[in-house]
Amino acid sequence: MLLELQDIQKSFGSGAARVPVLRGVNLSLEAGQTLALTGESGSGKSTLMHITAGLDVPDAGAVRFAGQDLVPLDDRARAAYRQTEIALVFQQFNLIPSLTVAANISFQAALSGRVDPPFIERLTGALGLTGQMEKYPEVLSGGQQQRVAIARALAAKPRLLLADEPTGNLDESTAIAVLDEMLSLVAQTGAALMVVTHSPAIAARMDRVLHLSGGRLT
Ligand SMILES: Nc1ncnc2c1ncn2[C@@H]1O[C@H](COP(=O)(O)OP(=O)(O)OP(=O)(O)O)[C@@H](O)[C@H]1O
Repeated sequence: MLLELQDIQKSFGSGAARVPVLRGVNLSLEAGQTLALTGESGSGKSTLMHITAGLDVPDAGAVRFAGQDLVPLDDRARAAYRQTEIALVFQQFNLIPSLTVAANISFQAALSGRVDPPFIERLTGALGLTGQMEKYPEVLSGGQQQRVAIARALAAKPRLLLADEPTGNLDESTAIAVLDEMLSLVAQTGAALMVVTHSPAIAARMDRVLHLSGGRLT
């Protein structure tokens, strides 16, 4: 199993202001599998993604990646896991403003140690970015920046891709087209994909759909 979340619990705040968000979440994902995570606003989807990415730690429970529990690791070891094993596409694209599109994309691949120029050329072509490679992020539209963020994540050839509303800035038909490209590229690299979405059309394209409600997955 690539990813196993076991009885994940997470609350924010303390005392009377304590808000339990995750109340025993269990989830497993195999290499190459795709999963949609749905749930109302505030149900804890981003919290669960952050815990899976090692950006946050649960109060209790285990996050096993390829058999190793990330929870007891120190920050440096968790950062190394993020760099080499997973890639993130979040709602804020976090592109580096001082680097061109090409450099933003290859920088991430270099961090993961998996630079593959022909693959980068193929995926930027598939995502319609060929003419944008020497531009800086600030001159791109929101939709173009979103596609750069997707290309950058895939260029690192992660074993797990975590995407939080990855096509939220695109209109429905462009969103489906970009998503289909993303799914095809994910399949080519054998990565697993976990995607947070409010869109039933996007959720329907994944192998599995799980719903987060009341702090648990159903
Ligand atoms: N760092 C934090 N400190 C305090 N409360 C937090 C923190 N992060 C999240 N929360 C609370 O946890 C709950 C779940 O938030 P989360 O962002 O995970 O939900 P979500 O399902 O991703 O929502 P959305 O669909 O609106 O993005 C919310 O009540 C939120 O206010």
